[in-house]
Amino acid sequence: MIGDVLPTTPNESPNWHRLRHAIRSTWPNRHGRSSDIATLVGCSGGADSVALIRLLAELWAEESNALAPANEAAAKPVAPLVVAHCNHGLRGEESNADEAFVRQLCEQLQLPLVVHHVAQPSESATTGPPSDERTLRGIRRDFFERTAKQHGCRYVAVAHSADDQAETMLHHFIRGTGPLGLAGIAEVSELNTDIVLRRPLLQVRRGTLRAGLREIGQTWREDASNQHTVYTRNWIRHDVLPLIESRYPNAVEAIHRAGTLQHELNEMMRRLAERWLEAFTDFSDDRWIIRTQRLSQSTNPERGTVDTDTTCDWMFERPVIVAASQLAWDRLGWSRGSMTMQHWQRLSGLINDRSSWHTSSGATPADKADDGIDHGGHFPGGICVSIETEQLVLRSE
Ligand SMILES: Nc1ncnc2c1ncn2[C@@H]1O[C@H](COP(=O)(O)OP(=O)(O)OP(=O)(O)O)[C@@H](O)[C@H]1O
Repeated sequence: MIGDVLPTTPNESPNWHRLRHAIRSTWPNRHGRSSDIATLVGCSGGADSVALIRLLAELWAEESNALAPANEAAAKPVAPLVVAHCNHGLRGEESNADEAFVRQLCEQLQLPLVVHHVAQPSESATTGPPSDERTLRGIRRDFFERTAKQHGCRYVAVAHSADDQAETMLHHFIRGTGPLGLAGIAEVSELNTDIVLRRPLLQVRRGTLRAGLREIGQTWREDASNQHTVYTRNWIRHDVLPLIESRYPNAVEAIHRAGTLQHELNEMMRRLAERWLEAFTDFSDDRWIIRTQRLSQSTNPERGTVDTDTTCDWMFERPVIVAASQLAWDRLGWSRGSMTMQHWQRLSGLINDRSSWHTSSGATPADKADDGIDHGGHFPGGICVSIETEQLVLRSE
């Protein structure tokens, strides 16, 4: 049973009511019910995730109340709504106070809470606890995945907002990124094959979340380190975006729209890349084999172009080959971390190099990058390319 939440009217709390509407329209609704899929919600104690657990708790409470009186025997009870808090222990007492805050909120809402204390290094350790954002996110992700599995949760919900989306996309943009990075954060993605990660507040502005919380008298925790503009992400949040918005007031929405369109293009590219893999390649143990004979059969030797009777010329376009290579890397569990766009493009050039398709077995492809150096078919992460009879073979060294 979920704790009572104070009812308010739209006049008293217009922002909160807008948020309730937003969550109802984005959260999946099957046969008129949203609360029948067990869900884990990540809550740091910050405004966005406090708003998310309050909103989901209200949704669950409403549906639970609506079901109870009519036909108790037939009514299917609401599924568990579980809160997860990760105490990274990076800010000493502040971190413990965040945990205590989330604990108290969960008690008030009568929601079960699972807390993970990240192991701190021993006194003799020479390095401190991991503190870079990427590592912390990885720790939370593993914790969410584990806990969702333990509690039979099919969904994990986190509270990224439209502002997070715009900040992330701008960050990717200025740091350098490919099509995936330009799409920003996905509203729905897979945490693993059984668990779906949802971000139901991705269309909502951070200001609206805070205004809504103030209207219902709900407090939250402020992380003081979010104010330090020495970190690029905070600098974008506090200096860059406000400056952009002073001239383009709808910039956040516009960036969001661009991300959605890019996401659609990426989906299309993924489907083409899968077809490419299926048509021309095989996987064997830890090797990726590109059947150059099949590639060559798909071209018309007289014209030196793709034979559109048997295939389509999109199959030889660089973005398709790059996307297919990235999928192949994922399938083989090879790290994409050090592969830059230049590396992917160089690989695509090697695959598309018709002169190598008929070279005798055992050769190493001539592989000149923009730097003019022959890299001998070597790629970061110890991946190398060799030519064998009518095939290019990539393997981990
Ligand atoms: N320590 C944590 N424990 C549990 N969930 C977390 C934690 N940190 C972040 N999350 C989840 O991941 C989402 C995005 O992380 P981010 O670092 O942007 O959050 P945040 O800055 O702490 O903001 P907020 O809690 O206000 O959403 C959060 O909204 C929350 O749902």
